Amino acid sequence: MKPLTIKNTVLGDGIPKICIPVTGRDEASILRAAGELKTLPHDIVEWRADYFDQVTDQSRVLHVLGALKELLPDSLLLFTFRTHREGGVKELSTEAYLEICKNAVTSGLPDLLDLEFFTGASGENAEACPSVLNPVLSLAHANGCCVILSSHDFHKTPPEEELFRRLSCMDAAGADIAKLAVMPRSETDVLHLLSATRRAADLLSCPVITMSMGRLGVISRISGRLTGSCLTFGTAGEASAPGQLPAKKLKKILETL
Ligand SMILES: O=C1C[C@@](O)(C(=O)O)C[C@@H](O)[C@@H]1O
Repeated sequence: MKPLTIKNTVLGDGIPKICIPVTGRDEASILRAAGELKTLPHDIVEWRADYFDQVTDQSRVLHVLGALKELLPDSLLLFTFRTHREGGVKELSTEAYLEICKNAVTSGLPDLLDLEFFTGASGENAEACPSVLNPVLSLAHANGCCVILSSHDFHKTPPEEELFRRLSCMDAAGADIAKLAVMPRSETDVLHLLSATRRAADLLSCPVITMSMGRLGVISRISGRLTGSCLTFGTAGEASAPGQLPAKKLKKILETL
Protein backbone atom coordinates (compact mmCIF):
# COMPACT_ATOMS: atom_id res chain seq x y z
CA MET A 1 0.00 0.00 0.00
CA LYS A 2 1.17 3.46 -0.88
CA PRO A 3 0.49 6.13 1.78
CA LEU A 4 -1.83 8.96 0.76
CA THR A 5 -0.83 12.53 1.60
CA ILE A 6 -3.58 15.15 1.79
CA LYS A 7 -2.21 18.58 2.69
CA ASN A 8 0.00 17.78 5.73
CA THR A 9 -1.69 14.55 6.72
CA VAL A 10 -0.22 11.22 5.70
CA LEU A 11 -2.71 8.36 5.73
CA GLY A 12 -1.21 4.90 5.78
CA ASP A 13 1.99 5.69 7.65
CA GLY A 14 2.74 5.80 11.39
CA ILE A 15 0.04 6.15 14.04
CA PRO A 16 -3.51 5.81 12.65
CA LYS A 17 -5.15 9.18 12.15
CA ILE A 18 -8.23 10.24 14.11
CA CYS A 19 -11.50 11.38 12.55
CA ILE A 20 -14.29 12.95 14.64
CA PRO A 21 -17.83 12.92 13.21
CA VAL A 22 -20.10 15.96 13.61
CA THR A 23 -23.74 14.93 13.68
CA GLY A 24 -25.88 18.02 14.40
CA ARG A 25 -29.37 18.42 12.98
CA ASP A 26 -29.25 22.18 12.41
CA GLU A 27 -26.61 24.69 11.46
CA ALA A 28 -26.16 26.14 14.96
CA SER A 29 -25.57 22.76 16.58
CA ILE A 30 -23.26 21.59 13.79
CA LEU A 31 -21.08 24.66 14.12
CA ARG A 32 -21.16 24.55 17.93
CA ALA A 33 -20.00 20.94 17.89
CA ALA A 34 -17.30 21.73 15.31
CA GLY A 35 -16.05 24.66 17.44
CA GLU A 36 -15.60 22.28 20.38
CA LEU A 37 -13.27 20.08 18.32
CA LYS A 38 -10.54 22.73 18.31
CA THR A 39 -9.20 21.41 21.63
CA LEU A 40 -9.63 17.72 20.84
CA PRO A 41 -7.02 15.51 19.14
CA HIS A 42 -8.02 14.81 15.54
CA ASP A 43 -6.75 15.01 11.97
CA ILE A 44 -10.05 14.87 10.10
CA VAL A 45 -13.55 16.16 10.79
CA GLU A 46 -16.36 14.18 9.22
CA TRP A 47 -19.53 16.10 8.59
CA ARG A 48 -22.31 13.48 8.66
CA ALA A 49 -24.65 15.50 6.48
CA ASP A 50 -27.41 12.85 6.68
CA TYR A 51 -28.17 14.19 10.19
CA PHE A 52 -28.73 17.72 8.81
CA ASP A 53 -32.41 18.67 8.50
CA GLN A 54 -31.77 20.85 5.45
CA VAL A 55 -29.51 18.44 3.59
CA THR A 56 -31.58 18.55 0.40
CA ASP A 57 -31.12 22.33 0.18
CA GLN A 58 -27.87 22.63 -1.81
CA SER A 59 -27.13 26.21 -0.82
CA ARG A 60 -27.52 25.45 2.93
CA VAL A 61 -25.16 22.50 2.56
CA LEU A 62 -22.56 24.68 0.85
CA HIS A 63 -22.98 27.31 3.54
CA VAL A 64 -22.29 24.79 6.32
CA LEU A 65 -19.31 23.36 4.41
CA GLY A 66 -17.84 26.85 4.07
CA ALA A 67 -18.40 27.59 7.76
CA LEU A 68 -16.78 24.30 8.80
CA LYS A 69 -13.71 25.04 6.68
CA GLU A 70 -13.42 28.48 8.23
CA LEU A 71 -13.83 27.19 11.78
CA LEU A 72 -11.33 24.35 11.42
CA PRO A 73 -8.78 25.45 8.82
CA ASP A 74 -6.17 22.94 10.02
CA SER A 75 -8.40 19.87 9.91
CA LEU A 76 -9.16 17.88 6.79
CA LEU A 77 -12.87 17.92 5.99
CA LEU A 78 -14.64 14.68 5.10
CA PHE A 79 -18.12 14.97 3.63
CA THR A 80 -20.41 12.00 4.27
CA PHE A 81 -24.05 11.41 3.53
CA ARG A 82 -24.65 7.92 4.95
CA THR A 83 -27.64 6.39 3.22
CA HIS A 84 -30.42 4.75 5.18
CA ARG A 85 -29.66 1.29 3.82
CA GLU A 86 -26.07 1.53 5.11
CA GLY A 87 -27.03 2.79 8.57
CA GLY A 88 -27.67 6.50 7.96
CA VAL A 89 -30.45 8.73 9.19
CA LYS A 90 -32.48 9.70 6.12
CA GLU A 91 -34.07 7.74 3.34
CA LEU A 92 -33.40 9.40 -0.03
CA SER A 93 -33.40 8.15 -3.62
CA THR A 94 -30.09 7.13 -5.19
CA GLU A 95 -30.36 10.16 -7.50
CA ALA A 96 -30.83 12.54 -4.56
CA TYR A 97 -27.87 10.93 -2.76
CA LEU A 98 -25.63 11.36 -5.80
CA GLU A 99 -26.73 14.98 -6.25
CA ILE A 100 -25.79 15.74 -2.63
CA CYS A 101 -22.34 14.20 -3.14
CA LYS A 102 -21.78 16.02 -6.44
CA ASN A 103 -22.91 19.36 -5.04
CA ALA A 104 -20.50 19.01 -2.12
CA VAL A 105 -17.43 18.15 -4.20
CA THR A 106 -18.13 20.74 -6.88
CA SER A 107 -17.72 23.43 -4.21
CA GLY A 108 -14.08 22.42 -3.81
CA LEU A 109 -14.54 22.58 -0.01
CA PRO A 110 -14.26 18.96 1.20
CA ASP A 111 -10.84 17.31 1.17
CA LEU A 112 -12.48 13.89 1.17
CA LEU A 113 -15.79 12.43 0.06
CA ASP A 114 -17.31 9.21 1.41
CA LEU A 115 -18.98 7.46 -1.53
CA GLU A 116 -20.84 4.22 -0.87
CA PHE A 117 -19.38 1.53 -3.08
CA PHE A 118 -22.68 -0.25 -3.66
CA THR A 119 -24.59 2.86 -4.75
CA GLY A 120 -27.02 1.86 -7.48
CA ALA A 121 -26.41 -1.87 -6.90
CA SER A 122 -29.16 -4.09 -5.56
CA GLY A 123 -29.17 -7.04 -3.19
CA GLU A 124 -26.63 -8.76 -0.99
CA ASN A 125 -23.12 -9.29 -2.35
CA ALA A 126 -24.06 -7.27 -5.42
CA GLU A 127 -21.38 -6.00 -7.76
CA ALA A 128 -20.69 -2.28 -7.72
CA CYS A 129 -21.89 -0.10 -10.62
CA PRO A 130 -18.94 1.66 -12.30
CA SER A 131 -21.35 3.70 -14.44
CA VAL A 132 -22.78 5.21 -11.25
CA LEU A 133 -19.50 5.62 -9.34
CA ASN A 134 -17.17 6.82 -12.09
CA PRO A 135 -18.78 10.23 -12.77
CA VAL A 136 -18.65 11.08 -9.03
CA LEU A 137 -15.05 9.84 -8.71
CA SER A 138 -14.02 11.98 -11.69
CA LEU A 139 -15.86 15.05 -10.45
CA ALA A 140 -14.31 14.72 -6.99
CA HIS A 141 -10.81 14.31 -8.40
CA ALA A 142 -11.28 17.25 -10.77
CA ASN A 143 -12.11 19.35 -7.71
CA GLY A 144 -9.13 18.20 -5.65
CA CYS A 145 -11.19 15.90 -3.43
CA CYS A 146 -10.08 12.36 -2.54
CA VAL A 147 -12.68 9.60 -2.46
CA ILE A 148 -13.22 6.98 0.23
CA LEU A 149 -15.22 4.14 -1.29
CA SER A 150 -17.12 2.60 1.61
CA SER A 151 -19.34 -0.31 2.56
CA HIS A 152 -21.21 -0.86 5.84
CA ASP A 153 -23.01 -3.82 7.31
CA PHE A 154 -24.71 -3.09 10.65
CA HIS A 155 -26.01 -6.65 11.02
CA LYS A 156 -23.17 -9.06 10.44
CA THR A 157 -19.60 -9.71 9.32
CA PRO A 158 -19.32 -11.38 5.91
CA PRO A 159 -16.70 -14.17 5.54
CA GLU A 160 -13.04 -13.10 5.54
CA GLU A 161 -12.64 -13.72 1.80
CA GLU A 162 -15.59 -11.45 1.06
CA LEU A 163 -14.17 -8.71 3.29
CA PHE A 164 -10.90 -8.85 1.40
CA ARG A 165 -12.71 -9.03 -1.96
CA ARG A 166 -14.71 -5.88 -1.21
CA LEU A 167 -11.62 -3.90 -0.27
CA SER A 168 -9.81 -5.18 -3.40
CA CYS A 169 -12.73 -4.21 -5.64
CA MET A 170 -12.81 -0.71 -4.15
CA ASP A 171 -9.09 -0.37 -4.83
CA ALA A 172 -9.56 -1.59 -8.42
CA ALA A 173 -12.49 0.82 -8.88
CA GLY A 174 -10.20 3.79 -8.22
CA ALA A 175 -10.70 4.49 -4.50
CA ASP A 176 -8.15 6.78 -2.89
CA ILE A 177 -9.03 4.91 0.32
CA ALA A 178 -11.12 1.73 0.76
CA LYS A 179 -13.32 1.50 3.86
CA LEU A 180 -15.32 -1.28 5.46
CA ALA A 181 -17.44 -1.17 8.65
CA VAL A 182 -19.09 -4.41 9.75
CA MET A 183 -20.89 -5.75 12.82
CA PRO A 184 -19.40 -8.77 14.60
CA ARG A 185 -21.54 -11.53 16.03
CA SER A 186 -18.61 -13.38 17.56
CA GLU A 187 -14.97 -12.94 18.54
CA THR A 188 -14.02 -14.86 15.39
CA ASP A 189 -15.79 -12.27 13.24
CA VAL A 190 -13.55 -9.60 14.74
CA LEU A 191 -10.42 -11.64 14.05
CA HIS A 192 -11.52 -12.18 10.44
CA LEU A 193 -11.92 -8.43 9.96
CA LEU A 194 -8.47 -7.76 11.44
CA SER A 195 -6.88 -10.42 9.28
CA ALA A 196 -8.59 -9.25 6.05
CA THR A 197 -7.41 -5.72 6.87
CA ARG A 198 -3.77 -6.80 7.24
CA ARG A 199 -3.89 -8.65 3.91
CA ALA A 200 -5.49 -5.67 2.18
CA ALA A 201 -2.98 -3.22 3.65
CA ASP A 202 -0.15 -5.45 2.40
CA LEU A 203 -1.53 -6.22 -1.05
CA LEU A 204 -3.65 -3.30 -2.26
CA SER A 205 -2.38 -0.06 -3.68
CA CYS A 206 -4.64 2.30 -1.68
CA PRO A 207 -4.76 2.71 2.12
CA VAL A 208 -7.61 1.01 3.96
CA ILE A 209 -9.89 1.88 6.89
CA THR A 210 -11.79 -0.88 8.64
CA MET A 211 -13.76 -1.30 11.79
CA SER A 212 -15.65 -4.00 13.55
CA MET A 213 -18.47 -2.15 15.31
CA GLY A 214 -19.98 -2.48 18.78
CA ARG A 215 -18.25 -3.44 22.03
CA LEU A 216 -16.93 -6.69 20.67
CA GLY A 217 -15.09 -4.86 17.89
CA VAL A 218 -13.45 -2.06 19.90
CA ILE A 219 -10.02 -3.64 19.41
CA SER A 220 -10.32 -2.86 15.67
CA ARG A 221 -10.55 0.85 16.47
CA ILE A 222 -7.22 0.93 18.30
CA SER A 223 -5.14 -1.67 16.46
CA GLY A 224 -4.56 0.10 13.15
CA ARG A 225 -0.81 0.10 13.60
CA LEU A 226 -0.90 -3.68 13.67
CA THR A 227 -3.58 -4.28 11.04
CA GLY A 228 -2.79 -1.42 8.65
CA SER A 229 -6.09 0.45 9.10
CA CYS A 230 -5.04 4.07 8.57
CA LEU A 231 -7.88 5.97 10.27
CA THR A 232 -10.12 5.50 13.28
CA PHE A 233 -13.28 7.34 14.30
CA GLY A 234 -13.46 8.87 17.80
CA THR A 235 -16.23 10.82 19.48
CA ALA A 236 -16.50 14.33 20.82
CA GLY A 237 -20.11 13.97 21.92
CA GLU A 238 -22.68 11.81 20.22
CA ALA A 239 -21.23 8.68 18.59
CA SER A 240 -22.06 8.11 14.93
CA ALA A 241 -21.64 4.35 15.23
CA PRO A 242 -21.49 1.80 18.07
CA GLY A 243 -18.10 1.14 19.66
CA GLN A 244 -16.44 4.50 19.00
CA LEU A 245 -14.18 5.72 21.83
CA PRO A 246 -13.85 9.34 23.03
CA ALA A 247 -11.18 11.09 20.93
CA LYS A 248 -8.88 11.96 23.87
CA LYS A 249 -8.84 8.42 25.19
CA LEU A 250 -8.33 7.09 21.66
CA LYS A 251 -5.30 9.32 21.12
CA LYS A 252 -3.68 8.14 24.39
CA ILE A 253 -4.24 4.48 23.53
CA LEU A 254 -2.91 4.90 19.98
CA GLU A 255 0.23 6.60 21.29
CA THR A 256 0.74 3.88 23.90
CA LEU A 257 0.41 1.13 21.34
O1 LIG B 1 -18.32 4.94 8.01
C1 LIG B 1 -18.04 5.45 9.06
C2 LIG B 1 -17.46 4.65 10.13
C3 LIG B 1 -18.41 4.63 11.28
O2 LIG B 1 -19.56 3.90 10.91
C4 LIG B 1 -17.77 3.88 12.47
O3 LIG B 1 -18.11 2.72 12.69
O4 LIG B 1 -16.92 4.48 13.15
C5 LIG B 1 -18.74 6.05 11.68
C6 LIG B 1 -19.31 6.87 10.54
O5 LIG B 1 -19.54 8.21 10.95
C7 LIG B 1 -18.39 6.83 9.38
O6 LIG B 1 -19.00 7.46 8.27
